[in-house]
Amino acid sequence: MAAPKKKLQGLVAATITPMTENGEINFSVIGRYVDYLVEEQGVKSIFVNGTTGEGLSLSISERRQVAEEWVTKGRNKLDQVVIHVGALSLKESQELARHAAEIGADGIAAIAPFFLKPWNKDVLINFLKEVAAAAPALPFYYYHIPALTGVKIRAEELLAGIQDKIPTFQGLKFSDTDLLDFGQCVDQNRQRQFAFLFGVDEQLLSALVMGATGAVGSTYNYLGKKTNQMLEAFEQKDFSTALNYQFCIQRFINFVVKLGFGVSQTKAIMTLVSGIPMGPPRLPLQKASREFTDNAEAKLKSLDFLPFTGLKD
Ligand SMILES: CC(=O)N[C@@H]([C@@H](O)[C@H](O)[C@H](O)CO)[C@@H](O)CC(=O)C(=O)O
Repeated sequence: MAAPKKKLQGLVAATITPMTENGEINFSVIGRYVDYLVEEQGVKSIFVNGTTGEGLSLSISERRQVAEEWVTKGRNKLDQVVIHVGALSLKESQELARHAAEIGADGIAAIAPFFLKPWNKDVLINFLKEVAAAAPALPFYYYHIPALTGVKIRAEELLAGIQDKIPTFQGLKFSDTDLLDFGQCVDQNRQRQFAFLFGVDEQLLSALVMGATGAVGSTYNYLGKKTNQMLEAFEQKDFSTALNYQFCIQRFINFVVKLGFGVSQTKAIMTLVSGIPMGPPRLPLQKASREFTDNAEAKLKSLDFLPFTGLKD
């Protein structure tokens, strides 16, 4: 079994893939991005080429280059770099998994294939097993995101006896609001050896109560510091302070969700807050509107989430 260097815990930023206005990947800002996460947001682990990173919209060659750049720039600065290697083609997933191992990533994750879909948990496990086996020395995480993959197999079902089939299985990235399913995953893991990383940032506090060991999300790119304060309050059993932080974070997410929120808007917000240009998303996504960015900026300021004014200029 692959021994994790260290259990993946705390906040993990689902990284954005920065792009130029021409739609090419902007590798030149990744070093700055790493420093920003560590120094300004207190976030030291990352999840690369996932949903926020538009991993499925990149070519295999681009995914390899992006992974390599994050590993290189994160060396001696980041705790863990997990690479999402999920793809529709098993061969491509395996190639990405092997590559992640070669470049020294700390773990790999995969979503369920979502065009020709696995129809039950055994079929899904067979697929994931082959992906994981391509990087036998790396911890493997299943990325459960049923709303986007359309694969509704409950995570709790999948987990039963999974390490017998996938010896490198190390945990779950759970991007769904079904806390019954999530709770039952934690409950059946009596030896507490797995990482349970929650992926719905606006509901993280509920998942912590349910036993989440960490969280992977898009908002930790720019609300990492605030969310870390919530984690600290939770850790100290100061639940009312933790709840205040969660409500504050929810006020922002609720506001942007009503305006229309996704990867494009995440890129715009991160550009605004960090001052690092994230560029437009790749088609079929469309760049966030100016109106969205102005409204988001006003909200961030009103919530005191934007300490430095004038960054945008
Ligand atoms: C559907 C989606 O993009 N969910 C985000 C959340 O962080 C989400 O942006 C946040 O909870 C706001 O709704 C993450 O779960 C995705 C993620 O971790 C990834 O980029 O791989």
